[in-house]
Amino acid sequence: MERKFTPLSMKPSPSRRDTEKDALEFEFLEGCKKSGVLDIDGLKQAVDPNEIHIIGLLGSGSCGVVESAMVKSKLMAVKTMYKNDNKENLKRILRDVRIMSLCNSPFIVTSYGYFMFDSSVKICMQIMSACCEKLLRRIYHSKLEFFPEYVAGHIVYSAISALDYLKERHSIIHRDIKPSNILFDDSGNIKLCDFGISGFMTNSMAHSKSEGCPPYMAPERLTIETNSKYDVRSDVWSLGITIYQLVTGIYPFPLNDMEFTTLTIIANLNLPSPSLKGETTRSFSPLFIEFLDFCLRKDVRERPEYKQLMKHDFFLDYDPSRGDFYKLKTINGNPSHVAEWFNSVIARSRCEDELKPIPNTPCVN
Ligand SMILES: Nc1ncnc2c1ncn2[C@@H]1O[C@H](COP(=O)(O)OP(=O)(O)OP(=O)(O)O)[C@@H](O)[C@H]1O
Repeated sequence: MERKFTPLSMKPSPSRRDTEKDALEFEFLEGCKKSGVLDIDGLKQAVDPNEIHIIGLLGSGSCGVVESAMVKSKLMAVKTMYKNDNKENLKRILRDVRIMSLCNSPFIVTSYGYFMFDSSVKICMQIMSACCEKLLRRIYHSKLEFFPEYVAGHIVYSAISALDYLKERHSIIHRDIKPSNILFDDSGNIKLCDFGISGFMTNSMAHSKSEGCPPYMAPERLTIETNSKYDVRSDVWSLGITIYQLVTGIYPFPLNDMEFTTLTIIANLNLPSPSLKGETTRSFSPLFIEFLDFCLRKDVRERPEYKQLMKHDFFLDYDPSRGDFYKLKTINGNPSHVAEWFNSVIARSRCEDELKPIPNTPCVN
């Protein structure tokens, strides 16, 4: 008896292929074509991996380690991420590489290029001096005063400028704003890093529910149904929580062993938002208090987008094109230059202190 012909597409496949994983593997192979070509100070050059001379550890995260290194006589930060069989791991690595390569903003860490190997990827980037998380720990353990308002103002200006750039130029939402992803350099520049869980938006909306650091996630991201959408205002909330923590030294929600309880308190719209209004230990300007209250509106429909925040007088006060506030203004007779503040904290606090945790603060790395 003749066997019935089955077209190829109808034949059962020996093992069902994961098309998304195939696409990621393809993207990885495509990315390999530009592996090892670094753009250092405007000069594109092929670099051998043996020319990466590691100096020391700068930090580590869930995805890998960041080390200082000398490459072709240039000091840089090299982030090594290890590849495994997990699809989410590969997605995260490729997103970080792709977004860092796309970005060109003074408020985002510059990428010089990357290396792709079978089991790891290295991103070479501009080296910064410390992240806000490390500064917080040093300040706490050395009993110094927490971030002054004018430093917070400069962070707000830099972070919102970076986030607005990502949205307007590339339709990207960061999704992981927290103290460890905001970096300082010795000159007082403040830049965002870590795009591993950033997302490309469709019609200014993002989907994926599971990604991000829960203690900094906006209420709408903690409550959404599978497949429902959110927008950049969720990053406005995360920035608000970060700034609150930097200036008070305290994460604003009770943290206990049960993360679930903390997240329920954040997500409950009937419970009040954190506010600097009730802060008794330090005084803040009414403009700053109002700005932070806007960022921390629990109901996303009442929370402003970047363009609205960029019109607020607190934001405008830190716009260098409108008078270079942070360089010129003095507070109590002292120049409020961010670099001076940053360098004085580093000089007055101990490096080992940045390794010790702070009580009641989310441990995010
Ligand atoms: N360009 C840089 N210069 C100096 N230090 C850096 C740089 N990039 C990252 N770091 C340090 O390394 C730490 C970890 O980096 P990063 O957040 O990119 O890693 P990750 O594995 O993606 O982390 P996470 O688990 O927070 O998502 C940062 O918090 C910071 O302290």
